[in-house]
Amino acid sequence: MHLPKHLIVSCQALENEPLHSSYIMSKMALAAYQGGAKGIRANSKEDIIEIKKEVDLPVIGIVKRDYPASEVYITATKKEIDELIESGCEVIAMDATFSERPGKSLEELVDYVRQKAPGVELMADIATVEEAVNAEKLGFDYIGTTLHGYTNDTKGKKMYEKDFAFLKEVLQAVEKPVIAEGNIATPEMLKRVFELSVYSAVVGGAITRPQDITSKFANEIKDFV
Ligand SMILES: CC(=O)N[C@H](C=O)[C@@H](O)[C@H](O)[C@H](O)COP(=O)(O)O
Repeated sequence: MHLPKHLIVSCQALENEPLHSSYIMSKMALAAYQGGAKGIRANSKEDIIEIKKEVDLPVIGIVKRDYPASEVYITATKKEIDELIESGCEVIAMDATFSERPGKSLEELVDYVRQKAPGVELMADIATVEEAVNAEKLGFDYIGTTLHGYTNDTKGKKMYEKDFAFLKEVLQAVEKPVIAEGNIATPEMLKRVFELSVYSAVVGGAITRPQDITSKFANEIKDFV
């Protein structure tokens, strides 16, 4: 298995974000490494290549790209998979929800990776328990809760609600390693998901999106100023 049982830090800044830059993401990955992260999640071939020059950690790669008329934007088609194979990432994550896809089916995409890059592992970004079970059947290596709260079916939900009730359901429903991802905002929340026996966890914005971190501080004092 490429990913250790540990903290994985997501280092992502899209075009509309202040830190959008492969160089900055590579330094963000270095900071995560120095802080104790044992894996990185990153978006785009360019960012992954830069990150791999800076840190020797396994990378979960994604390519976020919008397709009109499809809700799917995380590694949606073969084109994004090809870019990720070229990037040298150890794990490819893709949307594994039941949302309508812009190109090949999920099953076909899994087969495509298995044929073209047998050494690369696959992570399923799911939003519901049914999608987790389906992803396990399709042969994904890891099941991630990444998209819970971000699909039409689950909009507004948070993985941590009711002491991580959704995460607990996923853990009961599948045998493959579960990666908790999405809205882990504090070290205490990270500890809690490990108490619940996740295999690993991805923390993103709470570590690598300074604009979001700043707004949390600013919100706390809005009644005083
Ligand atoms: C829904 C979606 O597009 N999630 C993306 C997936 O790669 C990233 O924008 C998140 O930062 C990542 O999942 C980590 O989550 P958080 O930043 O909440 O710790």
